Amino acid sequence: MKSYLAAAIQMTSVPDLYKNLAQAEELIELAVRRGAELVGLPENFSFMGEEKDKLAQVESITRETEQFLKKMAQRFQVTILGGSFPVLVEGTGKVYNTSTLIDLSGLEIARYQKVHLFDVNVPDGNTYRESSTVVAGTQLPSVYFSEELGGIGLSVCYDVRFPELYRHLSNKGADVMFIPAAFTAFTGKDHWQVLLQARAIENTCYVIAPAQTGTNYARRQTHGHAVIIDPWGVILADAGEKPGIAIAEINPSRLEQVRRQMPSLQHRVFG
Ligand SMILES: O=C(O)CNC(=O)[C@H](CS)NC(=O)CCC(=O)C(=O)O
Repeated sequence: MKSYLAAAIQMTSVPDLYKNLAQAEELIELAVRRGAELVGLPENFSFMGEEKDKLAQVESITRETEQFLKKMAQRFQVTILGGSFPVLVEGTGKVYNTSTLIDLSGLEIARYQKVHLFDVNVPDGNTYRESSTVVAGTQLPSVYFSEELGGIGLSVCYDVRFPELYRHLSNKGADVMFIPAAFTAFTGKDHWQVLLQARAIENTCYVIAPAQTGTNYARRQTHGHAVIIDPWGVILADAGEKPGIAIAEINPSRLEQVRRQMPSLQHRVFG
């Protein structure tokens, strides 16, 4: 593993596929121009909208998003996480909330289907029933090992509240954990940063958390603050509240140093 720059993209995705892909392209280009070799896009980066609108267009969303990710990776010679996008599950009328990692040659090297679905009545009066259109994945995410970028683990948004998933990733050798999100503004203000820092600290791993921000559609407000966090829990970069990028160095000697200073992974008793 070498030292390199990673970027977490922050955007306001709306109910318009091509508009979102254009916004994503601009931000990927910005990240690459600043030297990023690993770039992450947020949850549902290619389409945020009413569930019925998403389902009505799902086949074109999936096709165009997969093509787009391959094209970007090849054109900019960068490894890209397609934070998440919907993929139809045959015979159910529902989708998997899917995250994919694409390498420089445009090849898909990892795929994860979101396991924990956000079925929550948020105290601000908004109700989320992700399971009404999404089928829960049943497989723990795998870790992809890159000679240059290290062990990369996948997850999505609400997963961040389930530390056992990240313990699994760290048991499998993850150095860097992706947590792309569309966190609600209401839960985000109190929970987002704390949860992300906890996952980084307890697993002594880098966390890359691309995010949705602002008003996506109707009453859907997302929290923003795409961040990159180091294995000590320090926030290295924060994209704030506007569309943009958080960019920071992923450094194997820092990783080693923190794991030496705080060897908690070696003191695990219950797994
Ligand atoms: O709605 C869309 O279009 C995109 N998908 C999402 O926003 C997903 C599922 S509804 N959001 C979350 O998981 C938020 C979790 C969260 O906010 C928390 O854990 O507090």
